[in-house]
Amino acid sequence: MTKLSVNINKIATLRNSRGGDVPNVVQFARDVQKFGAQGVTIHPRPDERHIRYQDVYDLKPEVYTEYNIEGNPIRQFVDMVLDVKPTQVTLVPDAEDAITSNAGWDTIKHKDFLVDVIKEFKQNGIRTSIFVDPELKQIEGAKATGADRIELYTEAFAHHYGLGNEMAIKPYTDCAVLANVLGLGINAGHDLSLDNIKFFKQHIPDLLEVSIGHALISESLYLGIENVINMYLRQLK
Ligand SMILES: CC(=O)[C@@H](O)[C@H](O)COP(=O)(O)O
Ligand SMILES: NCC(=O)COP(=O)(O)O
Repeated sequence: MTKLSVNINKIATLRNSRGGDVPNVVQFARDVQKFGAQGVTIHPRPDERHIRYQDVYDLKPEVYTEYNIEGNPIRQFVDMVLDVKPTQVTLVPDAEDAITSNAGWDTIKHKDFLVDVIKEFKQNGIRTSIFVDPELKQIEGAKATGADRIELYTEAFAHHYGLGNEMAIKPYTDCAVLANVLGLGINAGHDLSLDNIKFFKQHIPDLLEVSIGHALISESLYLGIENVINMYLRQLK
């Protein structure tokens, strides 16, 4: 079975745009779990433009499914994750000014750093995952860091599959086969959506978890707008 972890960054973006507490991030996390999501993902960034460090603590007692915290393991992030102790930490090498995550780790070049930081998390009972591009050498490199899982960076698949190129799945399938041989668990995320998730799942053996945010929240708006308009119209009669 593949678990669905809902990334709630976008809910925090919306909240922050008005300065109040609507929508409420913690309530949203409670609701997605009530509706069946098997995990909650957040990706606090150093500028706190969406998820704030305080949200990470506020969510902890409310997430009874898998709590996945993603981010670049700068010291402030590492200390917070060690303090909160989520189910899983996903290490993402994003630059401070990146609009969103745009590359996986070079697991060979950064091996020593990753080995140290992963050891620290694992000693504290936190499952570790490394965000990687779908390249065989990066999967082998990920194994050498001691990580429990990889998260396949699916932006390229989503883009090319959206243009009609089904072969865009091939490097992901090849990496998944290798990861399974090496004993690495497989997660995936970035730009997955209702349009591509079924095809992706069918071609990735033993896909453990997908984290989905941007498309899922957008789809919720599209699919929910008719209901809400009608609720307003009823009240305005
Ligand atoms: C790691 C990843 O793939 C990203 O999707 C990320 O978690 C989303 O972050 P933003 O919401 O800041 O774009
Ligand atoms: N790890 C990927 C994630 O959490 C969500 O990415 P996206 O669906 O917002 O692109």
